[in-house]
Amino acid sequence: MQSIERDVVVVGAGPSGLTAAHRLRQAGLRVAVLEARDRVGGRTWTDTIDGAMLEIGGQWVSPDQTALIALLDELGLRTFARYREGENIYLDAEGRPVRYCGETFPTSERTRAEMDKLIALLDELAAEIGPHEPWAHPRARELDTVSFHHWLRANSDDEEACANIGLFIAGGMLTKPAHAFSALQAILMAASAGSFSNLVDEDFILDKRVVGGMQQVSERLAEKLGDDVFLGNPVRTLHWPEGEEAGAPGRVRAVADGVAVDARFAVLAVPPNLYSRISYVPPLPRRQHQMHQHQSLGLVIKVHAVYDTPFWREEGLSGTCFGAGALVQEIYDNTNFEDPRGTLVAFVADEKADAVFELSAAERKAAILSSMAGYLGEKALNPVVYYESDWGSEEWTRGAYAASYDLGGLHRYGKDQLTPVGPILFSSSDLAAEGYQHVDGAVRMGEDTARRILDALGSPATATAASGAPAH
Ligand SMILES: Cc1cc2nc3c(=O)[nH]c(=O)nc-3n(C[C@H](O)[C@H](O)[C@H](O)COP(=O)(O)OP(=O)(O)OC[C@H]3O[C@@H](n4cnc5c(N)ncnc54)[C@H](O)[C@@H]3O)c2cc1C
Ligand SMILES: [Mg+2]
Repeated sequence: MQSIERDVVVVGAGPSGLTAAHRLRQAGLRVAVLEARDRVGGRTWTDTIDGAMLEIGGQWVSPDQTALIALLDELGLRTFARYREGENIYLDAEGRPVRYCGETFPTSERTRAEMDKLIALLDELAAEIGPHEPWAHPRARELDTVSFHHWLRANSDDEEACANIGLFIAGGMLTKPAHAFSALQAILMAASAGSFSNLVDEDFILDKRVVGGMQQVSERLAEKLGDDVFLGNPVRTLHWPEGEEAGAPGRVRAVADGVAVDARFAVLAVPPNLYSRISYVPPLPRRQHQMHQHQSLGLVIKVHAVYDTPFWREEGLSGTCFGAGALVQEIYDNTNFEDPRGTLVAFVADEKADAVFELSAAERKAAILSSMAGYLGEKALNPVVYYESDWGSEEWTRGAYAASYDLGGLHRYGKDQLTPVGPILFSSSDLAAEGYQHVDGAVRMGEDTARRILDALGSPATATAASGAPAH
């Protein structure tokens, strides 16, 4: 076992950990990043499968994600717009495909009015509560103790409207059934994207992609860090000095499979559901023991189907499809930059994912392609490349896209989720305000965490950079 000494040890080489490490290194500190997998990038993962380059994990960039956009620029990465010409498809209450243009689903006028009412209500709450401290709002407890499912139905008696609005946050974002998380958690999701209206506008939230793939953000950061990134090194044990002031430098020792790092700070840049995979010596305090049992990952299958041509475009379709009641609830054109082939990406979330995972691989593929054909016709049945992500089976993630609190957890624990434990700090997209659950939030958290450490060390490099969250 190799033993080394650094100023900061970062656990996890996803976008959050690598951003933190990079900023700390730029400020002159010595860092080591310990990564469990044999690759960097975490929940961003660009791979070539049967000759097709696919984004197995996070990929889209929206215009408000300014921390990610600035980092892309700094790393010399370019973006391109998602294809969105032509008409979208909506599956109506009877499951029939209906073509439409713009943002407005082709529902009955009554359903439309009920959807508009719910969107306005959610926009108002998101603006008033904001993404930073939803737990501190006077209505936090009230909104955190009712499920999003029941909150919607308390505010509208139109089932189609409730199902459509529910889809955007439940299957579409938190990837848990709407009865499993609170209205406050849904409001945080909306506020983190600027508003609920932004979140339901696919041309905003799913605006651009990175040419060559999102994983390059992590790969380029890791290149700069060179030998200080240790792959294949899950951290098993973290020793920390009990009784030290929270957020102040101390003595930590992170023990991975092939290397042990002694440092003054440890940054846990892993999703919150994985904190408990590490043994802490001494154990973490009561509050963290409790809190970490209430943060769990959602589940979604991201399906790629590649065709010889983007056949839907020739039929005047954008490839964008929605159907709250269908097995596949969303489809988008996911054709790569300057690729003559056409790629669709389709999503199967939460309980529907559970159901298809009970089938054989062949039955699952047939069920998913048949659901896609329900929107786009028979041509969807025969892709030349077909791939289903399986993040739930990945030991170092265990779901997709991200972690959220169970019912009542956000107002109960949220205020302590970023409080350091001695010299241990927490950094994850799943703890972010702006960019919550997104790569942008991972980058913001990484930058905030680096700033807190530099502040605590009284580094002169922070005098100009210090504008964000103060160290606790
Ligand atoms: C299918 C899918 C689609 C998504 N789509 C989008 C999208 O379109 N746009 C968007 O912005 N976001 C998207 N996301 C979310 C985005 O990928 C994440 O928010 C982001 O990757 C989180 O970064 P992170 O660094 O906080 O955590 P992660 O990316 O999860 O990185 C954590 C790292 O820690 C490592 N690790 C875990 N435990 C240990 C340990 N004990 N020791 C050492 N290392 C450990 C893991 O291997 C991993 O590399 C998507 C995610 C998924 C799964
Ligand atoms: Mg990370």
